[in-house]
Amino acid sequence: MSYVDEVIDLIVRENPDEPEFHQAVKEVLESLRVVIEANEEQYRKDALLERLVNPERQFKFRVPWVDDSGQVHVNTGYRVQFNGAIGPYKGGLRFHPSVNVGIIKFLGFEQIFKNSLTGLPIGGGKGGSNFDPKGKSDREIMAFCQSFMTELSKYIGADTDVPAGDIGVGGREIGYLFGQYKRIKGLYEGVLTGKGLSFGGSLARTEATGYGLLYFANAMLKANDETLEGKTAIVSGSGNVAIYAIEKAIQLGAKPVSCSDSTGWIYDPEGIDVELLKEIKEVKRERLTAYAEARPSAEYHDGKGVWTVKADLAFPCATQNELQLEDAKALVENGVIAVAEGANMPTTIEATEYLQENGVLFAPGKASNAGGVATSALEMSQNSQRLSWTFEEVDAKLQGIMENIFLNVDAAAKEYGFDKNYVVGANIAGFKKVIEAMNAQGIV
Ligand SMILES: NC(=O)C1=CN([C@@H]2O[C@H](COP(=O)(O)OP(=O)(O)OC[C@H]3O[C@@H](n4cnc5c(N)ncnc54)[C@H](O)[C@@H]3O)[C@@H](O)[C@H]2O)C=CC1
Ligand SMILES: O=C(O)CCC(=O)C(=O)O
Repeated sequence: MSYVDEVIDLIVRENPDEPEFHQAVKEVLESLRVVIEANEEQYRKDALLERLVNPERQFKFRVPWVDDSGQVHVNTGYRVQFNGAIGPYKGGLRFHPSVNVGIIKFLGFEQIFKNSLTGLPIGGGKGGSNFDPKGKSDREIMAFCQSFMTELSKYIGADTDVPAGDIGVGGREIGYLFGQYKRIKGLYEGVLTGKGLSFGGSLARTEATGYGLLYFANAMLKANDETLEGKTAIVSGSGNVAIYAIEKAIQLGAKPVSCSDSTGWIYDPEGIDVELLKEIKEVKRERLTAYAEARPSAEYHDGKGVWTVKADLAFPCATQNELQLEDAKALVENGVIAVAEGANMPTTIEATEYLQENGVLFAPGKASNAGGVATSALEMSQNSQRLSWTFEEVDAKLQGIMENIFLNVDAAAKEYGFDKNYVVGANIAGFKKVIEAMNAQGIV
């Protein structure tokens, strides 16, 4: 049996009930076959893949908190410090009822390669809780964040592990988490990113993942003699990533016509009104039905359905496995020319293969959504310098980073004979730097 197959088998056997983690490992290792097979003897001797797929350490802890009526609740918290070969662990925190150790491990594993692709010194980590922020008061959110950080603070620090936001964790939560860290540790340091601008946050971090996605898509389209100008785009999600992907798509001349949340979706043929969407989602924290009520051109539909809308481009920006084989078939049928992932692993392996086989340009999230974590690393740099850069400075660096990621991914794909396969290109380019650092640091 080949080394790749052996390690995939091992991961499935040793981590039962973690299908998302199996999926992420399979996708990466399958596409690295060409590199691994060329070095199989040495890698096997060094147990390189076993070390790559096993987190350096993982924490699981109890998070008790009291709701507004005095009732005590207990949630589970996680932090997985996956790989620290190229820098302090870096990756977001997700608060969502679906969170379990397998989801955090898939996200942490992806983060290793994404962070490597940014070219910045950050290792891979991820964390979160099965806490559901929906319907909670600000006071309850604060109580949860304070309890979560009381435990998490033992494992993180500006030079060891620097969490940030992800699903269910935005500026409000990062503020409460930062306040509690400072109170416990007595340290005013860059231990979290995505902070508010008045306490060490970076301009453009809020926008960075969505903007970065569009900078990557623009570079990919240009390299294929295409452009964003005049294209219709379907976007899923209506959170941080989706909102700023929509905003940048409009600025670059495309027309995004959809967005979604976990209960339904919007089709707005006149183009999404991004200021209205921000008001509803960021300020009022309302459902998307409020968008349709306020905007005569928009239709609201229950359930899942954005991928059936006719468009040129698709940007999945909600959650894992939201774009499946039947959705990929609908996209191809409708003439979509490019799919760029804003979310982490939103496209299943079968759907990705179908899109690629049918000539659709496909940008994997670990490359195309890396702008968020890259800008987090820029926030860490500003915190270390005790300086703040302007929006324009950060945005220009972000754009440069995303264009560079595209060039590196494209070059790696070409070098190994997989021209235009950006999945293979991203995995190879991300992997090479990590294993070089791991090899240089000995068996650790
Ligand atoms: N925030 C960031 O900087 C980054 C986020 N990501 C990824 O982007 C995706 C979206 O994250 P954010 O926008 O930050 O989160 P968010 O909490 O701001 O928004 C999440 C969006 O996804 C939708 N959603 C969540 N679970 C869903 C489900 N089961 N079915 C359908 N819709 C669902 C929500 O309704 C919401 O519109 C996630 O996959 C996250 O891991 C990736 C890179 C960076
Ligand atoms: O900004 C960060 O550190 C984390 C971003 C993140 O969680 C991600 O890239 O998926």
